[in-house]
Amino acid sequence: MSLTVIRGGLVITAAEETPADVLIDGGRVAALAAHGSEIASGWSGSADRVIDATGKYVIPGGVDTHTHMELPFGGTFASDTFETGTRAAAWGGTTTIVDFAVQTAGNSLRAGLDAWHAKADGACAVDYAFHMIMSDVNEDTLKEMDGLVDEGVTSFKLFMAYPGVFYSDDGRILRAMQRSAGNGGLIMMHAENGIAIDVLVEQALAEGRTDPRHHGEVRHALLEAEATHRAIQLARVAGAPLYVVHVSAREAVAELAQARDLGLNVFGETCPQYLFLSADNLAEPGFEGAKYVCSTPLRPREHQEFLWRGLRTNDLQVVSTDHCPFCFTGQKELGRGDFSKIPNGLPGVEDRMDLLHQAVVEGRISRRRWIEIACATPARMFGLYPRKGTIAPGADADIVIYNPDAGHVISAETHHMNVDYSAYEGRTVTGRVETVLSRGELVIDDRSYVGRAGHGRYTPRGTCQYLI
Ligand SMILES: NC(=O)NCCC(=O)O
Ligand SMILES: [Zn+2]
Ligand SMILES: [Zn+2]
Repeated sequence: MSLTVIRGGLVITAAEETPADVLIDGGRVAALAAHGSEIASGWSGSADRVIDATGKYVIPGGVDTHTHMELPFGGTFASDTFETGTRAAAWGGTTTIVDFAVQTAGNSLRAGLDAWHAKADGACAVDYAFHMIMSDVNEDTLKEMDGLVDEGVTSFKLFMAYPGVFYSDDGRILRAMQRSAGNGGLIMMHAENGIAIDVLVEQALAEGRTDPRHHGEVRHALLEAEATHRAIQLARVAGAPLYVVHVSAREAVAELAQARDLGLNVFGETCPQYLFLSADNLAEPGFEGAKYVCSTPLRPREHQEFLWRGLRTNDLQVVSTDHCPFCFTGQKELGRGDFSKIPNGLPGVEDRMDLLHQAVVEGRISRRRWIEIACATPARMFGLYPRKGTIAPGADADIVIYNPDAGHVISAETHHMNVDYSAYEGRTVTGRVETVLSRGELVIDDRSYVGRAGHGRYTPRGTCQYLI
């Protein structure tokens, strides 16, 4: 087994900031010791590799618990494969993704999961796991949930949106929640009232309101709040925990805060796009707004402050990307003249750690909170902790050397995601990933990619470790 020492950096976890050297033995963190201590000095002499992190942060690899590589949607597929998407994740300091395997109506959960394993197997640069999207809750799939939890697929996404595609009605949602209350699974909810939204879509199109900005208008904030409220009440009735994905509306944050004030196991995730972008982007001239079409939609700018506050008060616990890229040319363009045909989703797996560090630079969150919402809590929420999400003896040596002073400009010209635009084009951020290790192996070495497809391993998960 080879020994690596990361020397001279500031180790930041969700719990503490420690000037320490880190010893890696094979794929795991073996020990931490103070800079210059006798123990640490001894390591450098016997190590196979010494990485100098003086003046840098040494942080756990990011854990992005919401990605959609190769997702079929709107007559096309998300443009990142597991190979390109996990490579881009590594470039951005993320060393674990949890992607959504999709059950298609009429087929089993198993068939969906097998299909996702086939896409990812041998392709990934960093470790990966799966949630399961349930499109068809029935007696058979309810039974299948138990087996999936046992084998490490411990979370199930249901949709109150997209009637005719992924949508589940309240009865099906209640039944899946009841099942998860018994088997330890966590229900993840896409909370938007899709039935009402479809009425508004139809009306908008009939009135000739076909531009991308109308996507945001018909997906009204109150219809996100209503669905969030309903999901919470259904989860209470079922006695099940609930995780609401991609929260964007201030009114939805208020629903989550109210539930948490009652002491309920209700959790919320938001995404960088809702923190840094707004409905103004959807209204960009011509068809440019299509680049920003996702659901839940980007909201008017004033919602952002409520999301940041939710992250500070822990009414929102996780920032994931909902990485679901579609190229502008040939994919987003499918919705010219009809916003409802624009494939929903934004790229971002490479940008999340930097954008959240920018929030640290701007004083919105602390350094430890950055690591908590991007690494530790996602790992805890989805049963990966402490193997992932922290730097501690026994943890996987998924480690990022982060230069907090190196500024760079986010651009499609330089990013590594397989998509022809950046949602953050031209934005300057302070901070940059320099070196990335995944289970002790270099993936990014001083801004050079040295990883390989197939290094990333499938990682079965335990159940939620964040319950009150
Ligand atoms: N979010 C989005 O617009 N696309 C991905 C699918 C989903 O998460 O609902
Ligand atoms: Zn969703
Ligand atoms: Zn998603």
